[in-house]
Amino acid sequence: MKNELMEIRDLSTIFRKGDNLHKAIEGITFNIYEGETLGIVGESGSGKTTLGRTLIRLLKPDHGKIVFDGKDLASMNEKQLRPLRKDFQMIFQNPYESLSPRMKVGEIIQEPMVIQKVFTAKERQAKAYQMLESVRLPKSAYHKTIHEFSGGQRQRIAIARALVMNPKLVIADEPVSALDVSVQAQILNLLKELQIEFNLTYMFISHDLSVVHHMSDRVGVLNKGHMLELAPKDEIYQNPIHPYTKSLLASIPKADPMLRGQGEEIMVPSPSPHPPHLVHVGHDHYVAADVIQVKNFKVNVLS
Ligand SMILES: Nc1ncnc2c1ncn2[C@@H]1O[C@H](COP(=O)(O)OP(=O)(O)OP(=O)(O)O)[C@@H](O)[C@H]1O
Repeated sequence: MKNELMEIRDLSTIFRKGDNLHKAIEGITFNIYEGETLGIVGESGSGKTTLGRTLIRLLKPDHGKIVFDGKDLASMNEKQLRPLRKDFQMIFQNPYESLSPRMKVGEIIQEPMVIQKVFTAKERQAKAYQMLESVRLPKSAYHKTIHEFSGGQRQRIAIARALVMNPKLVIADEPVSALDVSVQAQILNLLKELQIEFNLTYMFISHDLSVVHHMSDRVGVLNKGHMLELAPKDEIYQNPIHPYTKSLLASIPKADPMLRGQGEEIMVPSPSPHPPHLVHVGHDHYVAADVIQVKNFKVNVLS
């Protein structure tokens, strides 16, 4: 029996530039289950980062609900959100940019506890050392600054900082894209080990379908701000239904035979002007309704 961690309903986030409105995500509905890794794939600009940032209220949505622990995060103000902030963390693509070059690693890891005003100085120090151990860095890292570390080590520091408050949901936004291929697997495997150790739920955002395959239990496909398909990993990779998902899979380099698509040219329908409803087609597999109508599936609308 899967427990829901978060229910997302009809979520939209719009950016405004002068008179121009840009719907970065629109009409998105899905659940996140405790302990899972939900992969989110899509091309650059499809809204992956906006979705992640909106879920943990780094952005305020223009419409919809984000239900967490019985409360709707979407309608909360900053003061109401403050006590919940510890439950959400984000790991960013670029550890070079996300960590302060002036602070010692020990201070970087302690910062979330300082912001939340929890624990004594001694307890915070002990927790920082514990986190260094959890991310497999030596104790000596504590007094160094980040310029003394490689990209992979810096991402370990960023992970230590993200996990020190025992968050419930971690948004990992392209966490290995900026790293050498040789260290990507180490960081991915570390994230997997920490997920068990810290009882974490991940939303794992990536444009790299092989990486998402390695990490995820379920995968959601975003295109132009709409969720077009959502299903368990094997369903998405072996039985994709939406033409857009098929085209994404077909673009995986042939060197990876496990994942490669059929290589055929697939016509992707132009996106409908309205956000598509996801409909259930069996096996926990949801697809945008505009495609399903063509295929004559017996459908149940996800609501
Ligand atoms: N702060 C912002 N102000 C205005 N437009 C924005 C802002 N952030 C994102 N956008 C626009 O919203 C759309 C979705 O961007 P987003 O970064 O969420 O996509 P993405 O799928 O994460 O892309 P990438 O893989 O390149 O990071 C893009 O068209 C982007 O230009």
